[in-house]
Amino acid sequence: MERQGRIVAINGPVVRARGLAGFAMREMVEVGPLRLLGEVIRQEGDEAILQVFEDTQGLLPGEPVVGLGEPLSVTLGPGLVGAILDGIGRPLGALMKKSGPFLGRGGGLEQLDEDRNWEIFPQVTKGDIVTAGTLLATVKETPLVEHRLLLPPDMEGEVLEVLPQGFHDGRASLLRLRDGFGRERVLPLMQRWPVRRARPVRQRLLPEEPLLTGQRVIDGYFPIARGGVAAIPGGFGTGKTVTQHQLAKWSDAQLVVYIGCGERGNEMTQVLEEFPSLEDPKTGRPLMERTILIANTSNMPVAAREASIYTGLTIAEYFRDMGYDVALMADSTSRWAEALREISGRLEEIPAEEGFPAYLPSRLAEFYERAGRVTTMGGERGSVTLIGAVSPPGGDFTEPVTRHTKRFIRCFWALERDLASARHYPAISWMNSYSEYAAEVRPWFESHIDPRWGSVQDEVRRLLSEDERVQQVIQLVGEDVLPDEQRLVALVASIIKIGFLQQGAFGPDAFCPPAKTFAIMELIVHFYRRARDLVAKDVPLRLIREAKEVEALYRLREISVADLASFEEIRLKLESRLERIGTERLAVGRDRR
Ligand SMILES: Nc1ncnc2c1ncn2[C@@H]1O[C@H](COP(=O)(O)OP(=O)(O)OP(=O)(O)O)[C@@H](O)[C@H]1O
Repeated sequence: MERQGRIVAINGPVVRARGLAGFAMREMVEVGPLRLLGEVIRQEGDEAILQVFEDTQGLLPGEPVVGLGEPLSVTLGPGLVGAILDGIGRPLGALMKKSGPFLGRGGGLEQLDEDRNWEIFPQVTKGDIVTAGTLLATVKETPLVEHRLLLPPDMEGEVLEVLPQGFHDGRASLLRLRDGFGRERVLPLMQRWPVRRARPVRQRLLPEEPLLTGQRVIDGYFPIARGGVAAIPGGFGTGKTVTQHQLAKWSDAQLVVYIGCGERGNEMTQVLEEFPSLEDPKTGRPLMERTILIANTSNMPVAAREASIYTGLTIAEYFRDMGYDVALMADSTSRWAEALREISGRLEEIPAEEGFPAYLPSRLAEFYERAGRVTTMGGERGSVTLIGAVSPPGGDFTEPVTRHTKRFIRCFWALERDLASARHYPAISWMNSYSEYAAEVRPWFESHIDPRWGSVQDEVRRLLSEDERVQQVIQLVGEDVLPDEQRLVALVASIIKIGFLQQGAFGPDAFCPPAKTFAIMELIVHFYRRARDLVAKDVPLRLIREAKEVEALYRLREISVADLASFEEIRLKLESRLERIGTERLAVGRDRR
């Protein structure tokens, strides 16, 4: 029998209904004659409060509310990769086909195109014993992604029948099995999973491997681990979106889930236009063949925005379980927190800081906790790396969302207004950012890129922090009164900032492999050490600074990736120039004596 209640009151996305005593907390419902989707978020006896994921305009008291018998869930299966979904996992393409460019409302929950045929390659046969995570079949979903159909976490048993090799549509049943209690169970090709429940894993692993991003300031200075958690906070227009796009394009994750969460429509349009035209740098294929976009712009309903984060996470975990490294970008978590605030306000909850609900920190924690590098139920290695943009109003990093986010992330790439204004991009502050993964991933870089990785990086860090002190003195008394050793620090720091940390997102320098990142760092540090020796022997810094070989250090990043050998050439020229400066100067010194 259909379980049905009636609407009593409507307040924006929040609806009060009666006759819902038998409904479960967080159960999905269809509201009104248009069958708008919603979920139960509070229960008070026979009455319940619902949040509706679609525009509630025109809804009337007395209209029906029907229970769907499951919590908010997303359909998982072939067809996800390359899709553009709304906040609750419905493909926008299909919605547009149904209602035109001005998306209509309602119509219940239709996720993934069930009419599409997929070529299925079964990996088990009749009589096999299968457990959670067992690989059942594969589908070549896109040229870049093999979709692995696994047994869900709550099933096990003996295979009675499996879909034969060949083309099948999304309504097919993949498998029939007999479980431990002798019951027959049927597994559909398309599975469903409640978005607010983390998918189980066998074991969590330490974050020892870096997620290479091709961005020097990240890989070389504030690295992130596979399965790590990072935040990109920054005021208006400081480059959060561009940085997220860079990571989506260039990081060496096999799959990217990009959640445009509450951003302006035109920014999302840019993503929707740009991503399908981008090429995957490794394969030359369209980047969309390994990307899933979730679009929930600022003019879409707030409840769907709140849900979009979980929809994205669940999809990311699903692909992680197949043994993939997945990177999830959320732009921006502040807009998500604002959705929480709006719904909480309509529920008349007692607000905490700046109107945000008291549970803001726990919701942020729940989100970031779902990241990690794991052994999956099927025994594979996979990871979900979470990178959330934060847009603090006025660029104030002490506001609640930034402050609480800092408690749960381990990598903080702070975008600074002054740097962005000076067109120093990416505007990631080298003083206010940090990465707690630097020590954990160092052994990886030392064994895969260069054994000197850590020591060179330490020297760069030391130089930049010493430069901070030198700059304070320069501001007070000017550069002229400083001893040459300190002016050398300022010179090398400026080479590091311009030649190493700056990296344009548009152009040939957009991607920098770690070998080049190291080569640049190392050559600058090498120069510093040689120049320091000369300065210690009273060679004036002026002579060193004016050398064109030193000027060339500012432009190391222009060297093409294919031409890394020319770093050696530059080193030799620099060496011989410094050698000459040294010997000439010492000779002058002797003559004077
Ligand atoms: N790495 C980069 N290379 C070149 N230009 C950049 C880079 N990062 C940012 N920019 C420039 O800064 C502008 C603003 O960046 P972006 O839109 O990412 O800011 P935002 O912080 O996301 O802004 P909003 O607060 O509006 O969402 C870009 O249009 C671009 O011109």
